[in-house]
Amino acid sequence: MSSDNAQHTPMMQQYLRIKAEHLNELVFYRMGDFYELFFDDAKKAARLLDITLTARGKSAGAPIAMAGIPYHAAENYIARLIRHGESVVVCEQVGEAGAQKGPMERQVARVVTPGTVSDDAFLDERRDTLLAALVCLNERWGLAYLDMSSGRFNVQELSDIDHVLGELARIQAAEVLYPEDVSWRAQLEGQRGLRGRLPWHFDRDSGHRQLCQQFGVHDLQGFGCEAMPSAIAAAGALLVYARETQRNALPHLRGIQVDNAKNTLQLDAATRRNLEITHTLAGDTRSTLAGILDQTRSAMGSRLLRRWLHQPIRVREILLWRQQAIDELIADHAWDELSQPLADMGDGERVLSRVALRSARPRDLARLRDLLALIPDFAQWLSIRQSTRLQALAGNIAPQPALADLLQRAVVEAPPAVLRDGGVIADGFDADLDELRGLSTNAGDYLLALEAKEREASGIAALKIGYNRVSGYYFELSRLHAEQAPAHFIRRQTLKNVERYITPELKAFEDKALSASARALAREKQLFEDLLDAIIFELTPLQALCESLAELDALVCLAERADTLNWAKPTLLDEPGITIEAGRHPVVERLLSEPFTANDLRLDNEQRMLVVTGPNMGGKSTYMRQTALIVLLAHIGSHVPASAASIGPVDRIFTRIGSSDDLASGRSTFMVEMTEAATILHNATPHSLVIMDEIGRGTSTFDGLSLAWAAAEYLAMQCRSLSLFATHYFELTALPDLLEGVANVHLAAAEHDGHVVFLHSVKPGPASQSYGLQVAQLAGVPAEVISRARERLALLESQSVSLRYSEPLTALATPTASPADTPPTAVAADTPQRNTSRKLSLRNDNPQADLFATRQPSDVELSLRQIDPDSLSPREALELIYALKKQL
Ligand SMILES: Nc1ncnc2c1ncn2[C@@H]1O[C@H](COP(=O)(O)OP(=O)(O)OP(=O)(O)O)[C@@H](O)[C@H]1O
Repeated sequence: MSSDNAQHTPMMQQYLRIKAEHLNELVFYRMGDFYELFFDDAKKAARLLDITLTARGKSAGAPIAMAGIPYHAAENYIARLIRHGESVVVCEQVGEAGAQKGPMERQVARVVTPGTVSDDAFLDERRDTLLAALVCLNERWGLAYLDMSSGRFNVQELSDIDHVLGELARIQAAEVLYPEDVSWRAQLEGQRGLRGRLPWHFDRDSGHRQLCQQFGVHDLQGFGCEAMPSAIAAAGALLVYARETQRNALPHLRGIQVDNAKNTLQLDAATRRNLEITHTLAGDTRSTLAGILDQTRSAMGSRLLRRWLHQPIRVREILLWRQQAIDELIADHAWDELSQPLADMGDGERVLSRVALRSARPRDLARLRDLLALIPDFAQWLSIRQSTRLQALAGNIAPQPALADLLQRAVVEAPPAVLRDGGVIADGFDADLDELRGLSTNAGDYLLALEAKEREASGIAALKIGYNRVSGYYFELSRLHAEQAPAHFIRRQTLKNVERYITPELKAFEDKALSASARALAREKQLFEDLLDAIIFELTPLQALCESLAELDALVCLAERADTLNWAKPTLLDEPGITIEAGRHPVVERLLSEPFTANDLRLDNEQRMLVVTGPNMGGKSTYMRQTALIVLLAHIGSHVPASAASIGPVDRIFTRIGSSDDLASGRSTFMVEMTEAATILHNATPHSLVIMDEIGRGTSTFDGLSLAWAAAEYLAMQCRSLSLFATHYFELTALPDLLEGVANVHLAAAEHDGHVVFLHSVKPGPASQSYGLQVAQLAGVPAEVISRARERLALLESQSVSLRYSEPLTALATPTASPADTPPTAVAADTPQRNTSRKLSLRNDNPQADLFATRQPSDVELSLRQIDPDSLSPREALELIYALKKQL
């Protein structure tokens, strides 16, 4: 398109002026009954919406690409574009046609963006839709995020990009604003809804001003973020954008909350994915923790529960309050009584935000009315509760008699979807409205009387009154009777068989009736606005009411789940450690048709790391993930799938599970695996729960084995984290003999008629066999391939045994143990025949393998160990060096 405006038609010039202000949005430009999109917008919309792209006319010598959308179907198309992450600017005609020279005046009526929508049609009912802003000032990251449909506004400062990415993965914002000139943009690759903004939008001082103005305060001290420049800069940029898109006051944004990482159990992005909290790795939502747990009855309860799951907390007091509330709700199935009222209460939170943004529809008011009508029953029920948290909720779930009564009287039982045609305000609410309505509805009686009067006077029985939109009211006579028309009848229209007339009396009535209905509509709109004002006046207590109802719903849901699924209340300990009796995987358990085998687990300072071995498909991943999920559930205050559990403080859960290529960022499987491992090794603390599944698998055997070994050693001895380390490298089962605090467990399996049978039970000690070929057979690998593999295996085993070794693996890896006194615990109890030769053959193929066999200290090392350097004279030291050198 040409940039020289003068070459374009006046209408195109107007369009281009508006478009220049909205380069990143799709401009819907109203022309009669259509919204038109032009140029690149048209091409993009045609592609995304599968609508026809046309080229009509020319502007500045070039054809104009164009795509049109009928105005009455626009909402549907806008919703689809928003789901694609696009933003839409709706531009309406505001002038009268022909009122001025040149094109009709047009103005931007609204801006719809994925992160700021509040209309139900664009929102996912059970998910928060968030707008985020990110900035980095002086090496501190500031992250702000806002839920426009509830007014929740949060900020935090973070020290590194890994944390930032973890938080972005948690909040899953629909749009993320960032200063467009930054070099770190590339690190956000893969994040949806990225939107570059002018750098000065992220100025700390103007951000501070904007925030203070919004909340009506002098400084941000009261919110605890006065001394957080990066957070303020991000929040300020976010607020400017929110105002720009809403084109309205945002009265429901009343404050900002600081997220404190110390209070929450940290989950990095990979862990959130791996634990399949709300989405499986394949993208499904049903077979997830949330899928099993979420039996909330309201959408706002569901959204809160998901927030809890993604942000588990470490504050003991809050967890204990929730536990106590759940206990009370479980007693006598109290949760059951609340199920129905909770289901009936609707999504008050979102209704309130639309009221605040003045975009509420008639049915929103009816929903709020119905919600308020339920409150007295909730309040009564809560008034006799004992637990601290339920009592606190009772404080907010208080009836609002005045507002409830107002809405009850004002709004008809089932209002229409839109206010446009009226019929929203109930009869009897407003005397003026009743009178105006009376004039138009009483029209029927009046007209019947007038018709009867004229019939009688003229003596024409067939005389009748009719109405149409073009001519208004008229008397109608057939052609036959036209000649007898009374003198005061004025002819208005002649049709084929009839003549139509008006009379001064009919005309006067028409003027009054028609203007009455227009005035009634205007009055109704005014009353609707007044109702919005009345609700906005009570916004703060109403928001608190809805928040508390959502929490009640979430707690009732956790109580129901605990009761129905037979979960146990975890004991929260002060000492680090995790003990689980008969733990189950909440999701796998529900999906299986056969019974799930429950397993125990103990991790504490004496037994910090479990090396988990066992055949493929044996249940290693399930066992490890269930441990993480149980810890996570305990940190939202929930009961857990186990017969008992005691859980000490946990600061982070780390997982390194499975292997997936991160094609979006161009990193290979191995690279992803190592990046995740690096994050863990750098950050894990003695309070962290670490789950490592088959680390090192993505590279050559020796490299992989070495890395796995070193990582396990580092985790156990340096990080001293509570760790589960699953591996197919049997060499690692020697670790417990070398390092304190490490133990072996394995998933039991047995062989039956040449087939492997998985027992799924966790036993002490290492696994005995990998059953790799049997599992491959189960998976349907052709018999020919399996039998050839058997031959190769036999060959490898015989070669390695006869040519190289005759002693068992444990002897090699355990410096103090001779082949004869290999500890019996190292051999699986259920399968005493330890098949180690295949692994042994690896050892001598390559010098790297000696890595694991040279743990025995040399004579030189032993001598050095006995020396006290401080007690040696320089001469003695020199002699010692000569002596040591001789020993080499
Ligand atoms: N405790 C259990 N009780 C019953 N079935 C189980 C149990 N644990 C796992 N399973 C079943 O075994 C299947 C495989 O489990 P899992 O993926 O945990 O094995 P794995 O040892 O990690 O396998 P691989 O080494 O191949 O990754 C699960 O999908 C489930 O069907």
